[in-house]
Amino acid sequence: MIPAFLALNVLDTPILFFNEHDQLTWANDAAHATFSELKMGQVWNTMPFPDGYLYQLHAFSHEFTVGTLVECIRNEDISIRSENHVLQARNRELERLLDAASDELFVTDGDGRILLVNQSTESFYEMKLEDIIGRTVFELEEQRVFYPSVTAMVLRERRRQTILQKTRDGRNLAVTGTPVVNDNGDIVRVISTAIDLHQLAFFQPEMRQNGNPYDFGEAPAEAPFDTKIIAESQPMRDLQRRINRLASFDAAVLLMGETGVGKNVLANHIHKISRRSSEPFVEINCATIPDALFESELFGYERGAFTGSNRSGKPGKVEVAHGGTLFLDEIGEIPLHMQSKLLDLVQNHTFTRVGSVHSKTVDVRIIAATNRDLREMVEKGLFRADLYYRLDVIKLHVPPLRERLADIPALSMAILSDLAKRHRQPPKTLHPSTVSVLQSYPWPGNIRELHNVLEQVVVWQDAQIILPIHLPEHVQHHSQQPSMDIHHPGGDDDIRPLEGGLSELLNRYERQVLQHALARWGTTYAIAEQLKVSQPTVSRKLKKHGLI
Ligand SMILES: Nc1ncnc2c1ncn2[C@@H]1O[C@H](COP(=O)(O)OP(=O)(O)OP(=O)(O)O)[C@@H](O)[C@H]1O
Repeated sequence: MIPAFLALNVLDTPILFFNEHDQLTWANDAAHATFSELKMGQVWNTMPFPDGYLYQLHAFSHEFTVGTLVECIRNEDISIRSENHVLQARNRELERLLDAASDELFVTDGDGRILLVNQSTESFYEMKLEDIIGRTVFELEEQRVFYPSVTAMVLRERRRQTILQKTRDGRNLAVTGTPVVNDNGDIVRVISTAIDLHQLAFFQPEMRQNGNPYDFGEAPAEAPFDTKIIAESQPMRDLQRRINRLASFDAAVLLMGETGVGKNVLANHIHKISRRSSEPFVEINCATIPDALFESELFGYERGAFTGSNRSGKPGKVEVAHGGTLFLDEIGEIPLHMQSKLLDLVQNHTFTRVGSVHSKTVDVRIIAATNRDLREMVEKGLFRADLYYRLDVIKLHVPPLRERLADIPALSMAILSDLAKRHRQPPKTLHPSTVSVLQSYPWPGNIRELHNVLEQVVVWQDAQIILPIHLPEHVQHHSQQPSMDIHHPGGDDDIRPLEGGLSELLNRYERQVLQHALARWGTTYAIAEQLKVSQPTVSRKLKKHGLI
């Protein structure tokens, strides 16, 4: 018989071969074992095919051999086979979908060992898939295939993380890692996705339209991330949900929150997602307009309304905002005498230009913002109660940054990429330990302060990866991170080391130093840099002390 057929002997499934005259000419070992009385030459329709099988026929033609292969599948195997087929088809479909994605997808187990990656990963890290699967993220991080590892960070922090990551060939990736836990709460998988920021820059026009936070194009000075709100934390997600819901309504909105939390950015965002988005968004900062000019700034003036005024008159901000949104920032600072006029506008959508006797109607949506307690101002007689209740239809409290720690990595990442663009430098990356330091600082100035701190780092520090020591001192020192002030072994609080002599003392001291260094700087490369020894030395000593 032809040798190719012999391979069929390894199968458990009985296989019979009938030639072009329908005569049995070959059977595999499983067929001989299953059907005891097989007679070669027997014609197909005289064969006693037993019950309990499904006979599947395959036309066969190879060189001079033509005929039919009969596969005898036991009935009980059929359902398993069909389930397998379905599963295999699903797997293939899933693999095709994953490979079709241009973003990287990376799955590890709870020890950081890589289980699955999609095709894009090859080009992201310039490595063959087979060289990636089975390795740990710690090894790849150490070899600087990418740095830092988001998976390592997720395993350490036990929650979703977003960071800027650098690859060996200098790419900048925005990476998000998400933990998957089992019923006991153990992390069993970490799923990471990465986007190449350069590719995003390429798609910049579409991103602008669709509101992408990683926009690399020219951005307005004060609101770089104006179209998408970073909302990784629960309080911000809740706020975002409410904002999305109210966007389609025209009701007045009052944004309350500490200074620098992003009220301005949110007001802009509400406008952008509302039906008024193609109309003007006009902002008035009530704290910066002198009292005397308030009315004319807001409502405009008629021709010859006052000496030196424009002869043809001038429309105020309210008129300019017609059809769009009027944003009254720092509404708590509005002078009392203006509040009644504002009430007309909020209540009836009417206003009167300075020097005119005719009121005009305007179609604007009003968003107001303040960091003051308006209710208390009402009680003290500093703010009109009727205006307060008119503005207070939909009140949104914007949480301070210290209550939305989960936003800090993504915010920092977005701010760093924006700063890089402005200062024409490659974006810097935050080391995981720096993220922890940033998350333990109370941020009295909120996002504005975070922005300032990161800008100082970008301007003053050359390092590409921002370590805690690169942060301004007051931020570093406030942190709860372990410090490098090592307890002196053998001090008053430690009497045991004397038993082991000097070498034991030094050994313990070395372990303490390395333990703190690991907690603070996270990788052997960073520790080596800080402790001024080689990276292999750090690696060896960490192993010796059982720290890695
Ligand atoms: N979601 C965000 N993503 C990125 N940057 C943000 C975000 N929210 C605010 N910022 C930045 O933080 C800074 C302060 O934001 P914003 O001016 O909106 O705060 P605010 O609450 O209006 O402050 P104030 O009460 O002092 O006017 C700005 O530089 C802004 O670009």
